[in-house]
Amino acid sequence: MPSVCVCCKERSATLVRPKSGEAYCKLCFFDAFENEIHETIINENLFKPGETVAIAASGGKDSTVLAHVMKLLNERHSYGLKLVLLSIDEGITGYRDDSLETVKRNQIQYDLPLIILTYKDLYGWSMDEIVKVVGLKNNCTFCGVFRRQALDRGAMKLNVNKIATGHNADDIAETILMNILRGDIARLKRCTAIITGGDNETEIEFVPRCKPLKYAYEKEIVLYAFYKKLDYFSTECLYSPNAYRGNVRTYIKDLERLRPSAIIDIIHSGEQLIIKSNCKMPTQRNCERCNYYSSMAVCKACVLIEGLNRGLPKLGIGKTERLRKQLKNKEDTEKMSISSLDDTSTSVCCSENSLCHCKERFKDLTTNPT
Ligand SMILES: Nc1ncnc2c1ncn2[C@@H]1O[C@H](COP(=O)(O)OP(=O)(O)OP(=O)(O)O)[C@@H](O)[C@H]1O
Repeated sequence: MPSVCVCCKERSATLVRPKSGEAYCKLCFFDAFENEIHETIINENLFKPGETVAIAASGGKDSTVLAHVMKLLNERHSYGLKLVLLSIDEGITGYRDDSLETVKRNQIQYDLPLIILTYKDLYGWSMDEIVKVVGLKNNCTFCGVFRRQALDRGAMKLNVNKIATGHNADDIAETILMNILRGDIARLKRCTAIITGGDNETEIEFVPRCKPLKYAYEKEIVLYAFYKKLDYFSTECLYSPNAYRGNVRTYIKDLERLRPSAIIDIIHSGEQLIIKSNCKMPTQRNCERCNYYSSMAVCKACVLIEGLNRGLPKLGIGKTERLRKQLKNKEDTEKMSISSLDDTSTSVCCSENSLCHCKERFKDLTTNPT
């Protein structure tokens, strides 16, 4: 490494930027990293003055860096934003309970309000309980679907205009490749967007979400957190070792070793993809049970909860046709009559089970606060 920073040409270089391979001193790296996020925010028009923004805070490195940088840039550039922290407690003992302790410290360090919602309160099930019945395979489906809705729910409770998440360039490159590998055209179309959600018939979240770290490399986020001595939690989720994403992540890391620009190249390619106009896309409507956005009569979260409450934990994982058959068999054995999942007429809600909160969950979602 050259002994002098390529940027200020005065101070000693302390690190090599993974993005450019150039030697920087700490201070110039901080400036460059923060300025790039500021440019993303301005160029992509992520926020408007006066907006309240919920930073989705998990206590991990990405959202901790996001909270730190958002607070700093909001003051430095007078964005005029009101920032709050929003955390979801999935109920994973030995993981989320510890990471939420970090968020609670961050709340004090950054002097920001914090709200924590739990899966147990929202859905009647914690991830610890879900994994007991579902096992380690497939449990990420529950967690991902529930978190998407939980963040929306929290954002509405806080009456915020936008949610900012800590998704970084590596996360987005992984998602693009995963959607290609799964042939999921609908998700492929929207996964490169820096702002998603809001009042649009193709969107699947009520409150708009944005990703200010979209172009920040994970390695640079780690360097920034390390040299800034930020307080973050760095353990991997105990329940995700079997997740498909892990394989894609390893593949991209291998690619990156051969070609350092692989991550940004995948993002740029994803951004340029144009989906054929005759390609069939799901249209969004409101779940007839909880009122959340859904491409079917009943949203995925309600189907998953119904499966859990009915002792059919695999319901909602896999193809719709298989689910209908599973449910039908279960109905026959229970001699109960319930409507099929796609039936928009009457349906028996899983709220008959005392644990289910589905009727309650989104009854307040009829008006969008944004
Ligand atoms: N339990 C949670 N509560 C609030 N926000 C969350 C939670 N889990 C994830 N998020 C949000 O979604 C983003 C991406 O989540 P992901 O699970 O990919 O974690 P990650 O890449 O390890 O990020 P982090 O380092 O912030 O944990 C996070 O940066 C955060 O903004």
